[in-house]
Amino acid sequence: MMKHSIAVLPGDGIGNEVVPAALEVLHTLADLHGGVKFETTSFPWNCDYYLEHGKMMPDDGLSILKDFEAIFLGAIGDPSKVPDHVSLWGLLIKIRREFEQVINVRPAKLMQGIQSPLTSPKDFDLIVVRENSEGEYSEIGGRIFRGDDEIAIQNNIFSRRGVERAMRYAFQLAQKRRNHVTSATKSNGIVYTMPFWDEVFQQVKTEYPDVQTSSYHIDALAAFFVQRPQVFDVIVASNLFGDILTDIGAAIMGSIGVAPAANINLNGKYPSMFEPVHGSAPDICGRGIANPIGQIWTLKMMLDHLGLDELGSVLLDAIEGVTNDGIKTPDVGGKASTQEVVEGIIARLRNMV
Ligand SMILES: NC(=O)c1ccc[n+]([C@@H]2O[C@H](COP(=O)([O-])OP(=O)(O)OC[C@H]3O[C@@H](n4cnc5c(N)ncnc54)[C@H](O)[C@@H]3O)[C@@H](O)[C@H]2O)c1
Ligand SMILES: O=C(O)C[C@@H](O)C(=O)O
Ligand SMILES: [K+]
Ligand SMILES: [Mn+2]
Repeated sequence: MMKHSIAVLPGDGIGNEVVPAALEVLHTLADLHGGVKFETTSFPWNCDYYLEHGKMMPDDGLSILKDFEAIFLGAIGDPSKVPDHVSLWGLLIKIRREFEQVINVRPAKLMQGIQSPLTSPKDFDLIVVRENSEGEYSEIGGRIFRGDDEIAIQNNIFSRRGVERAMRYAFQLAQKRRNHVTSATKSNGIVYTMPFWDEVFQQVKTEYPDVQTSSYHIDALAAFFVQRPQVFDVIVASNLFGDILTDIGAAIMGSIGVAPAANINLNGKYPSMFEPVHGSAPDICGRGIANPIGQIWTLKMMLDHLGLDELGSVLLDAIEGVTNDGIKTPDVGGKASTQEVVEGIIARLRNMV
């Protein structure tokens, strides 16, 4: 019996609805498979924990998480309780940074049975590789004065090591797919970091002569995601550009509620973390209608990462079977509850595995 130890962080808001939903699917998969077991341990670290303890996780939180094979997270943030920058940097971004999860992989594709808001969507299937450790997300800067004279400064950090790493990951991913990498730049307006980004892209691409490349300014690229997403294979983007592009990727799929993501540690020193693109959705929390597909597709990415690709593929087929059958939550035009979608997926899996 293969055992996998998974730390579970449901987090805030609908994280507490979609994570338990996905765990039901995970344990069903294990039962059906027979040769694999997932030992899941849940930690209640979120904004309520902050209100009680003055921090998002205990001081030894990271050393507790370090020993797990993977982390499965829902969403962090409840601005009615804790300012977003405090909650995100106190847990989500802290884990991404400290565990050197330097790459954020975010696929988007036209899903069977889900209506895209695009009027005539072609069959797009793309992956954004988001640099996940530096860029526009830096702690370098500060604020001085108050009132009319107030000044806020935040520096962008682009290291050769970080940029090359993200680009090489993108090229290697493209080699397993359709051999095309698009770089998201903005070197017309951002005069130091983005010309540097472009230079590194030109250098790295020489290492992968079999891979075709293109490069667009992020504003044009955002528009192309809407106009012709089908032309893209792998897109490599800085932390902020990747963040924004992946909400567009989610939107053209039909809902941010279906978009998955993986924060990947490449050096094997720490666990990787799997969490959907969406946040805690305070506007729909507590109603049992959150779309669990983003979290369950994220589970597929975790299974792939653990070497259980076969289970991962079956799971994605089951998800699309259910959307095809019209068992869908309201965000994608259906009437089903979170639980009904989960039951639909589980019923399909029972016929498939
Ligand atoms: N990685 C993360 O943990 C993460 C990601 C994004 C936002 N956040 C945090 O979440 C909170 C809310 O942020 P936001 O409103 O900007 O983004 P959000 O993703 O939580 O919600 C945006 C919109 O999408 C809808 N939505 C999101 N997930 C859905 C799902 N599974 N099913 C159906 N509808 C869904 C919401 O109802 C809302 O209308 C903030 O505190 C923010 O900082 C956290
Ligand atoms: O990285 C962020 O800014 C948090 C959230 O928006 C995300 O996409 O994970
Ligand atoms: K999330
Ligand atoms: Mn985001």
